[in-house]
Amino acid sequence: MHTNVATNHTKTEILQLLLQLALSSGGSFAIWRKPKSNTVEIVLDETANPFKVDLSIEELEPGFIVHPFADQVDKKAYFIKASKYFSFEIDKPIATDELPEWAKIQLNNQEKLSPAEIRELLINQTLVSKIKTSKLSEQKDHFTQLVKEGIKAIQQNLLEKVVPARTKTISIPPNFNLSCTLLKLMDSYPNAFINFFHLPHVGTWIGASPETLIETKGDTFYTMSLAGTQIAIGDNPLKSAAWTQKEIEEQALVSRYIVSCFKKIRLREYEEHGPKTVLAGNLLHLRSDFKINMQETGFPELGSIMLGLLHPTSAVCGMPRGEAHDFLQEFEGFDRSFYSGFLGPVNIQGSTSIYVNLRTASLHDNEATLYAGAGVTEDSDPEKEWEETELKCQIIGKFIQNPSA
Ligand SMILES: C=C(O[C@H]1C=CC=C(C(=O)O)[C@@H]1O)C(=O)O
Repeated sequence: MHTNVATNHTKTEILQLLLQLALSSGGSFAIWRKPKSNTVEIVLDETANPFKVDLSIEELEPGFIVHPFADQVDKKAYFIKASKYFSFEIDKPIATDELPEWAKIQLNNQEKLSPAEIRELLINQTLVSKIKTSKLSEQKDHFTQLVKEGIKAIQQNLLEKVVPARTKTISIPPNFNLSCTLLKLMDSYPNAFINFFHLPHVGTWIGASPETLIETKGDTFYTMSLAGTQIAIGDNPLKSAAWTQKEIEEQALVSRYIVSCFKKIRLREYEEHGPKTVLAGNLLHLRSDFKINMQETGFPELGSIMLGLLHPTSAVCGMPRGEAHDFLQEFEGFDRSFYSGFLGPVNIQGSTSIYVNLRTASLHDNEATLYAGAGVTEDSDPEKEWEETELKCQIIGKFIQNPSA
């Protein structure tokens, strides 16, 4: 007798199945989990060539946007259309019946790949997207010199703040298991935006961002200013953290920048809360929150407007923005690619949540390139800024090298 028993799948099995489907589809896809959420979401667009869109986000169909740090000549961003969308709760087993039809069909027709085979598939897909970082951007001497140049420019009143960055390349170990790494990141960093995206021939990135660039839901617009870094120590790091003048000023500059954007568009009514100490992995930052009612203030398209004005914020570039950008172009010596750009779901389930692409790594061939920067003010110590970037690199790096870290 044939009984129709629903098979339950664990979150690891589901994620493995989705990764196998998406990686073998030849298309673009993104998988993410928003901060403080238990929902894992995926969008998949099987079109072979990555697609680009204008930044008028209110007009976009549901999907996932990805923009590099640098302004684009065409003023466009990559966009993964939600041709296929699925979400599941991380803390509940999923029955085969609950899978969307497209996943069920594949599940029945395809042989299930092992984690090692999925790793192989990933590596084959990323062979071509090797990011051109220079050897210089990996070197401590180069970075500390960059910080010194930044301090000099600040002392000469050319800049108020600048955020130089560096890279660190590690090998992807033979036992690397992408679904385990993603689940471990979700478990370890509940306050972060955990993300993975693959754009064929463009890039494959994994990250755990602590910084929202813009969020819109219903009539509410939200953004934050995040800066200042120290290691979280002790039983109650949020309560016991003390901040120096340097860090307070560094974060205040980011807040002032946001307020100056509001002023530019004559938006006068906003709520500002903070700064308060927040946890991001094992690091602490200072954060202020800004909220606006888009309907009451008469700015229904505030999402797009602020996206245009805010990026790149002084948390990733510096102040004044143009001068800091030119300084980085001249002295940083490498292409930041998607690091410190922005990414996130657009118009999905009635909301848009776009994050700054921080605590992130690009996967290519057998290697991962980690990216991190540090806010430099007049009182910066180059050695300490280097150590800060080491800590920031570890946030993702440790789970690529050893998922059970
Ligand atoms: C530029 C980065 O972090 C920014 C966000 C929070 C704190 C920062 C800082 O303390 O320097 C940076 O402004 C990065 O993680 O690469």
